[in-house]
Amino acid sequence: MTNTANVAKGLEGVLFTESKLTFINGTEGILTHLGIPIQEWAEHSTFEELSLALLDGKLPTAAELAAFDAELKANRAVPQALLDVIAAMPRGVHPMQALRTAVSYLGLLDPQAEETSEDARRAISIRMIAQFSTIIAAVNRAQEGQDIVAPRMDLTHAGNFLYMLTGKEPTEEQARLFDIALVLHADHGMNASTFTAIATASTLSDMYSCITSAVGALKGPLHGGANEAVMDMLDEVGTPEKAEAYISGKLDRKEKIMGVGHRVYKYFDPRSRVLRDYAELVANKEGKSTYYQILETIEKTVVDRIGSKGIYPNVDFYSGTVYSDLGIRKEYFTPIFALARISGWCASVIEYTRDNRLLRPDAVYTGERDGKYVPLQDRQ
Ligand SMILES: CC(=O)SCCNC(=O)CCNC(=O)[C@H](O)C(C)(C)COP(=O)(O)OP(=O)(O)OC[C@H]1O[C@@H](n2cnc3c(N)ncnc32)[C@H](O)[C@@H]1OP(=O)(O)O
Ligand SMILES: O=C([O-])CC(=O)C(=O)O
Repeated sequence: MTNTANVAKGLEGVLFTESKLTFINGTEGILTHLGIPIQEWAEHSTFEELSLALLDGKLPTAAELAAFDAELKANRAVPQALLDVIAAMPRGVHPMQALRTAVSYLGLLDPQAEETSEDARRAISIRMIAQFSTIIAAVNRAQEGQDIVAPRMDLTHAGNFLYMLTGKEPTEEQARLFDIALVLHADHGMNASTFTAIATASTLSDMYSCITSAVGALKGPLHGGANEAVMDMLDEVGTPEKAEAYISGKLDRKEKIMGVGHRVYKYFDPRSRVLRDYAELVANKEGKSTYYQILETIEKTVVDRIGSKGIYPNVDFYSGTVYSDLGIRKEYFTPIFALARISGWCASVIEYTRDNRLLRPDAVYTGERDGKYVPLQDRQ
């Protein structure tokens, strides 16, 4: 007889490390980085500042931030050999597959790749934070059969990404809106992809291996891939009038609704509130998009029907409509999540490896105990 009563399925509630970076209170919908509420980061800060704050575990001085910004800019360009690989990727691949391959390849080109001291991990982190943007934009351009756009040094991280992605300089308002989205996604405690990065790091593996595995974990539709899946759902619903019946039908059939529910939040994810406010701002200026109207109805139907179970919109619910308003295709929504989360992954790996211990959980064995090896020719 085996006892599975003590199995923490999905590692729910398991505390495996200490961290000073991010705090989440899932019942009240509170998220802070370094003790500062996410709403304040979104309103006052930038992706560059939050990235440095996460790496250093403190708010930077103006001089530190200026130096970090200059370092990011100096590292924006990626080696031509990587651009050649991106250009040679088969057409029609998912950009998350392309990103995973590109990060891994970038490691082949970095002479420091195998170094695992804290200084080396930090230097590689800064390069990756800078270069994710260039890689993702280059993948988009190459996949669209367009020329790859070189980075500009006079634009912010967010503004430069939109410029490299589209070939057009964004307005200040667009760049700032995108910057806020990056801030909202930069870190989130021990989520599946950060945990994956840390699990890889715990073997004392290198930064490129950690981040390559994290990209793979983020890709799935139960995690970062949900933002694209939400857009698929909106396309399937089609019109706002059909939304309520569509969701009710799914819930009756016990199917999951994408962009709602969360392992930790049992109330509104605060990031989804900030994103909804921005989506509403755009809607008030330019008229409500069909996507936004469908989301409003889905949110109401979900909260009415399963809110009592703790199912509310998560960060992936409204992000896609914000990106879509910026003219970004849905396949790039999850890569954009990675573009932001790279900071959280790197900061978490650095924090964990300061006091490293190999991550190695266990399983309750429920298989055969007295197995006999039967020769191949004697098996039925
Ligand atoms: C950035 C991020 O990663 S945020 C999360 C992004 N993922 C999604 O949006 C995908 C949709 N959501 C989900 O699949 C889940 O809510 C997860 C994976 C995020 C969390 O899952 P878990 O913590 O394992 O919750 P679990 O799957 O055990 O669900 C608990 C209950 O809520 C229900 N539930 C959870 N999520 C949903 C959902 N999206 N739609 C409908 N019901 C749901 C489950 O059916 C289950 O009901 P039951 O107790 O009656 O069987
Ligand atoms: O924390 C999680 O499990 C998922 C999430 O919201 C994130 O990674 O941003």
